[in-house]
Amino acid sequence: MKPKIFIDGEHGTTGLQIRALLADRSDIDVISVPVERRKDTAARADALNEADVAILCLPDDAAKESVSLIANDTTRVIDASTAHRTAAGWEYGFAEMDAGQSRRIAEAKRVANPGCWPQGPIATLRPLIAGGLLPADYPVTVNGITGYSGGGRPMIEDYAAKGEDAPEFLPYGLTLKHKHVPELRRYAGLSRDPIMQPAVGNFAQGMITVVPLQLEGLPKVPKGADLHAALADHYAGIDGGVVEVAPYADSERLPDLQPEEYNGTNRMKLYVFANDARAQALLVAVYDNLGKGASGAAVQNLDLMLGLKA
Ligand SMILES: NC(=O)C1=CN([C@@H]2O[C@H](COP(=O)(O)OP(=O)(O)OC[C@H]3O[C@@H](n4cnc5c(N)ncnc54)[C@H](OP(=O)(O)O)[C@@H]3O)[C@@H](O)[C@H]2O)C=CC1
Ligand SMILES: CC(=O)N[C@@H](CCC(=O)OP(=O)(O)O)C(=O)O
Repeated sequence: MKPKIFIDGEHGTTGLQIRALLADRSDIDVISVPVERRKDTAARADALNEADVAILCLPDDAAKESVSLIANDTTRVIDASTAHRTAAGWEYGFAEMDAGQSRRIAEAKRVANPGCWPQGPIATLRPLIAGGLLPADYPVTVNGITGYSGGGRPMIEDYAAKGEDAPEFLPYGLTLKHKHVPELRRYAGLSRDPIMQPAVGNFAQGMITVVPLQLEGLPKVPKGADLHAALADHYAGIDGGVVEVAPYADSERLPDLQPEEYNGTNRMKLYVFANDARAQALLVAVYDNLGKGASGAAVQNLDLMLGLKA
């Protein structure tokens, strides 16, 4: 029997993308609730309990409700919302974050799919902190830009309505309460809250995260090449080819360094830039906010959990 998959919230931005990614798969059965019944609790409960894996693409409260509607021991869950990312009993669905994480996801009953913003900074910071090149109490700031699809249907409609009049670059999260701070802190291995300073651009999809580092004053100041070698070593030991570390290069720009570079893929590319004389460095990640940042990661986690294509 093929595993049954139910995407709760299948008509929203993330749900539609996951449906599209699964459309040609003959190794699974996707079960569905008609669009007009998408908020019908009884219909969702039936599908949730019939599914081998339920993928929740819902606002946080609705995702919590979905979990509470599961009345059996067999339905496994991948939650794309923020609701369970630091909750007890949930595995964090970033398979490359350390060598054992893909196995932990494969064995989990409950997987919290990461937020789009934290994945790039976790990908760069975690190996450096774990390897002792940066202290856990380093005062991290994350800058970056994402396409407006990151804001879901309301933001997509708003940008579509404004067209050329929409702002090209709009910083947000200005009250420093971004919802991704707890997961970023936990899974990067930080002992204090990072500053998240995101921006949204007038393009649909794709993102870049940048973590600037002032290294002066650290007990042992790492050179750019040390930071790069630590990342290259970490990802050389991780299966899958999803996260790639670009060669260390002393260049002002790279031709492929644009937010949309990996759209439609599950890939992420990491860069280290540095000025050793100033003891300064930049950790950069490029990926698709709807790919590795959302739907691509969810499908990767689904495959790991079902032992398919893993
Ligand atoms: N967009 C992105 O880049 C990412 C989003 N996420 C997360 O994924 C989740 C979904 O986001 P996104 O796809 O962008 O959101 P959307 O607003 O595009 O889609 C959400 C879907 O859920 C439906 N819905 C809302 N409330 C309920 C409910 N109570 N019961 C059943 N269905 C409901 C909505 O219907 P209706 O439109 O009619 O209200 C819509 O179809 C969120 O938690 C978000 O934080 C995660 C990673 C990235
Ligand atoms: C542009 C925009 O508003 N982006 C969203 C993040 C979307 C995302 O991927 O995060 P979740 O999975 O946690 O929803 C934000 O910054 O809150």
